[in-house]
Amino acid sequence: MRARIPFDATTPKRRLGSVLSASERADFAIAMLRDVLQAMAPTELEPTVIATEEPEATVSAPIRVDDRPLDAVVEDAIEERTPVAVVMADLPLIEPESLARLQATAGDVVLAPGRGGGTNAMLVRTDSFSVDYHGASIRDHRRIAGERALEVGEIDSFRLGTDVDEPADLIEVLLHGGPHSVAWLREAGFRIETTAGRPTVTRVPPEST
Ligand SMILES: Nc1nc2c(ncn2[C@@H]2O[C@H](COP(=O)(O)OP(=O)(O)OP(=O)(O)O)[C@@H](O)[C@H]2O)c(=O)[nH]1
Ligand SMILES: C[C@H](OP(=O)(O)O)C(=O)O
Repeated sequence: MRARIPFDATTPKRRLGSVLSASERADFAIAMLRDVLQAMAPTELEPTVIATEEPEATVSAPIRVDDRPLDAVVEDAIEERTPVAVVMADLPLIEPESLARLQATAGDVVLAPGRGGGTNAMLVRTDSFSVDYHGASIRDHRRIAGERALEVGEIDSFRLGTDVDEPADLIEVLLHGGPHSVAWLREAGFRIETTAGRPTVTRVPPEST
């Protein structure tokens, strides 16, 4: 089954701007993408990355450059042929089993909600579905499917539901993430701090790592 992985290669992960420079965000976004592709490798999903521009780094999947907005590129994927899986590139916790659940769940449309209201992954089995990302998109996708009398499946998954948008998400990566993302964060000096109360993430200067 085809899988499309939308990837903002132009201004990735702006919401991490308080802890990462622009070049670091680009590198970290690639590391997360590599974890998504590594999780996909043992499955029957066949990924193509739909990138806003050619990434500087290489990844283990074909890249199609399309600088149109997210909705347009995903609509194209649906119109091109169904079934199609759409998996976001900022899900470094996913494992092959998470993707197997996506494929094994019944429904004309299977949605994997993200924390904060996004739609981190979906499996679309009918071209009568359309998408409306950003701004609590899970609510919009449920509405669109309902309006078109489509059967909706949903996946309650910590690993599919954890997308990395904000600095507070980095602890989940350090604790549960894939090898590329964890290695990148640790190499950049990020550590888990457990001295007081709830664990947090700190960044130690390079000379002390
Ligand atoms: N091809 C494509 N992918 C996109 C676009 N916008 C976001 N994405 C990807 O969709 C996924 C979820 O989007 P966001 O969480 O908003 O990612 P982002 O835009 O890098 O993050 P912010 O800059 O913080 O909004 C990420 O993997 C992005 O790389 C787009 O316009 N085109
Ligand atoms: C693309 C968008 O990601 P978020 O901005 O919610 O992380 C969404 O899932 O609708």
